[in-house]
Amino acid sequence: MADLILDNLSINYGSYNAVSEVSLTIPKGEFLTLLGPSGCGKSTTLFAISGLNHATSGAIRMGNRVLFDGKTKTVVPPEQRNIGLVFQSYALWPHMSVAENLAFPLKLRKIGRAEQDKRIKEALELVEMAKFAERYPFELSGGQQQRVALARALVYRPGLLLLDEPLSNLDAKLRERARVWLRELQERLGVTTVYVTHDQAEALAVSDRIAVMDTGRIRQLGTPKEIYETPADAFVADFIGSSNFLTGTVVDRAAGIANVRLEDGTMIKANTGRNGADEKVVIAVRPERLQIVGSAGENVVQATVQGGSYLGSVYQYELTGAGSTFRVQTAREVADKHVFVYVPPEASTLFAAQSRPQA
Ligand SMILES: Nc1ncnc2c1ncn2[C@@H]1O[C@H](COP(=O)(O)OP(=O)(O)OP(=O)(O)O)[C@@H](O)[C@H]1O
Repeated sequence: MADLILDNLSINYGSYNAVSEVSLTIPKGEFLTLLGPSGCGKSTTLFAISGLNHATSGAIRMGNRVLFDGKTKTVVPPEQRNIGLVFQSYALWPHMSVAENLAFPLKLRKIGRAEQDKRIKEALELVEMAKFAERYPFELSGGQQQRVALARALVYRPGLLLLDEPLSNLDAKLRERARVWLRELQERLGVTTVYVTHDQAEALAVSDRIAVMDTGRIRQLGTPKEIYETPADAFVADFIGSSNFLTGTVVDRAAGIANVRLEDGTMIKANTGRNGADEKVVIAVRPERLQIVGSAGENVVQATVQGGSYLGSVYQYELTGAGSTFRVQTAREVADKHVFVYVPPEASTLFAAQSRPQA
């Protein structure tokens, strides 16, 4: 059953379209991530779901309830939406203890004292913070404050959880641990969750599905694997993980394989793509899929090593060749200046040259 539906949602600030015609159907219990670069409209979408800002047109439905409908001018106020929201800054009230922070939303909902105590205890146990009930926020670490903020969002048992970059104030190690913990908790509770981040590694690690956004629109919606392995366009290919783009022109194509002439005349076979003959294209290929080989051959580009670095688990080299600049990741150190690089057709995807992201 669909738990949350965004139907053709648009949100304008004056004449500026921050979000344009976004449609999403999120089933019960799903962990869906809105992922995209800064300013693409992720938070604006999330805030419209929570009711903290107003959509301009379209509709938002949760289960059978209409939360917003531009046509009928229905707008349910935030406090009646039964949604838990956690921001990047934990926004705990500094003058209240942990328990008082959690009691606040319960008092607002006129829940009796005994029930309040029971729910506060439960919520703090969920986030493993029961010992800290009497502490004040300044007496907690960033990670602990983030857990309390989450407990405060869960304490009134919301039907939907909205998380806006909740881990971004944590250091890298803690952040990795926190996202595993957060996902486990979400699965245990089965609460439908919309998560906002600009961190693609985080999105790949925690999500059931990812909606990749750019300039207010969804570019692609899919599982982490689909988005990583079959990006819908060059923007997604570049934003998720990293991609090289070799520029060329389609010579011919048949049965899903295109022959592409690169700028130095090298012919490369590449996978799929709707582009026809004479069209300018880019071949997107991930740095870890390119292979340094011993000699020239089919689908091999000649390149010159411009620089390299050791990344801990692999070496990464910047190369120029066939009219493009690209990166190769390899387990072995490369000593030669002039190298041959195999471009596996199955790991190469063709996109229209104009869809290539701007540097
Ligand atoms: N109150 C506002 N008035 C005018 N423009 C706004 C307002 N809030 C956001 N915007 C603009 O709307 C666009 C989308 O903003 P939004 O905060 O949704 O982006 P985001 O994808 O969440 O980015 P970030 O990751 O940086 O938070 C941006 O260009 C932003 O400048």
